[in-house]
Amino acid sequence: MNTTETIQPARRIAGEIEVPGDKSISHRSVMFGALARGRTLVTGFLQGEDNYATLNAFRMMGVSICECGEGRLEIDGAGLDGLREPADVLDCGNSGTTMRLMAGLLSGQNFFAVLTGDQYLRRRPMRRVTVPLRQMGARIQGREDGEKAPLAIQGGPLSGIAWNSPVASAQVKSALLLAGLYAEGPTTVFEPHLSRDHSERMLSHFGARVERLENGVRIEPRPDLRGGEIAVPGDISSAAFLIVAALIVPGSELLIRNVGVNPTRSGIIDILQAMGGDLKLENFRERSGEPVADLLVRHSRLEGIEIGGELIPRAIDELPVVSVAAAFAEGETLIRDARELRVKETDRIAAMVSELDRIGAEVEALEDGMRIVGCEQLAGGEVDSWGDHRIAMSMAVAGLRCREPLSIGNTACTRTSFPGFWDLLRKVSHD
Ligand SMILES: O=C(O)C1=C[C@@H](OP(=O)(O)O)[C@@H](O)[C@H](O)C1
Ligand SMILES: C=C(OP(=O)(O)O)C(=O)O
Repeated sequence: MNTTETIQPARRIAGEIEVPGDKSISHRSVMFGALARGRTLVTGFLQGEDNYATLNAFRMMGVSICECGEGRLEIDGAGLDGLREPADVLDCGNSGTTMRLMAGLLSGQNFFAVLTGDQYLRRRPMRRVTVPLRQMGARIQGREDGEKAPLAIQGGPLSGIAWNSPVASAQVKSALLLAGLYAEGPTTVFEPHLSRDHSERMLSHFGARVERLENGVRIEPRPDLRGGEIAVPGDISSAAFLIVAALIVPGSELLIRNVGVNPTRSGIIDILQAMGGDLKLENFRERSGEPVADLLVRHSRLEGIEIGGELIPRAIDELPVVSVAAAFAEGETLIRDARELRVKETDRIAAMVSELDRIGAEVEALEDGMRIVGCEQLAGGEVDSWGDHRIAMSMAVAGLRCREPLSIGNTACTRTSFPGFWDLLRKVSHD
């Protein structure tokens, strides 16, 4: 369905809100809950399409998962060897996380399964997981020698490896950790910078032996995983849109309660503070092994900065909305080392440069990032999401500080990660 949303210029962003549950942690709660023994109770589960793709895949493999209330799951863990062969293809929809993590998990099962996805996911690179998984002994077939889905996986015996991932990717790391649960001997993954560590935290929380190394992580096979309680915090990647909205609209003050602030995810806070953003963390606490805080944001005059290196994997999904903050900052912002943006749901460098340019921003695509020169106000008019949820929501934020209303085409995609986004944005926007 092709939907369009129109954003009116806002005079002020204000209120006290929560955002939906963290997408990455929600995926992992189902996966690790299904593989553990005993019952796992999940609260704050993200009711987004990506997470339902994961949930449905586990139901198709025989796991009993009760959705008993808003964001509340009761998972009866099947144990490491309790999954059953799915009778049909597993559809990962738009979710790269589902496909790559499942590829690792399925490699170690004693059955056959096929993973597919929507038109966007079937274009995304998979050799980053299929190559190391094959080295562990997995039998995986896919288009372009395992680069593109559908992927057909005949599970079987695996051997642990030490893998040097050329990209800092939590999906690659987690796929190998999942395969490593079934391997003979330990599995070690090294990465150029630390990517999000939710898998390590939740696996440890459930009793796995996960050892942190310099630039890497090692897992021992066949742990006795015990289910437990997982309270999923609000998704900082979703909060990012509201944070930038409050920073760029004069007179704004917004409190966002219960946001996950895991240091491997909180690059957006560091970036916006370095740009001069008035962003405070309050009521800091820990829930189910993950740090959580309330975020208080006030409108600020932002300044352009240079962003690259280890900050990039810590803010990878937030870079589109960082480019919006930069479009209203004083001076130039340079985003480098972010080539990964080109292989997300869309080429997010090309998409943001094209759509910001359409509303009058001074923005240039670099091979591995963007150069943006800020201004006081953009024009408004019409833009498109390119079918990518992060582009749709980033452009919505830009629309708040346009002279004229901004129509964004093709917005149904926001349901993948942020159901209720448009209503929440309108609730906090005052004209
Ligand atoms: O592991 C995860 O939950 C995710 C990892 C990141 O992808 P990469 O591992 O490809 O960097 C991120 O972009 C994605 O939204 C979620
Ligand atoms: C890239 C994303 O997710 P995935 O890789 O799971 O599709 C995202 O949510 O921005």
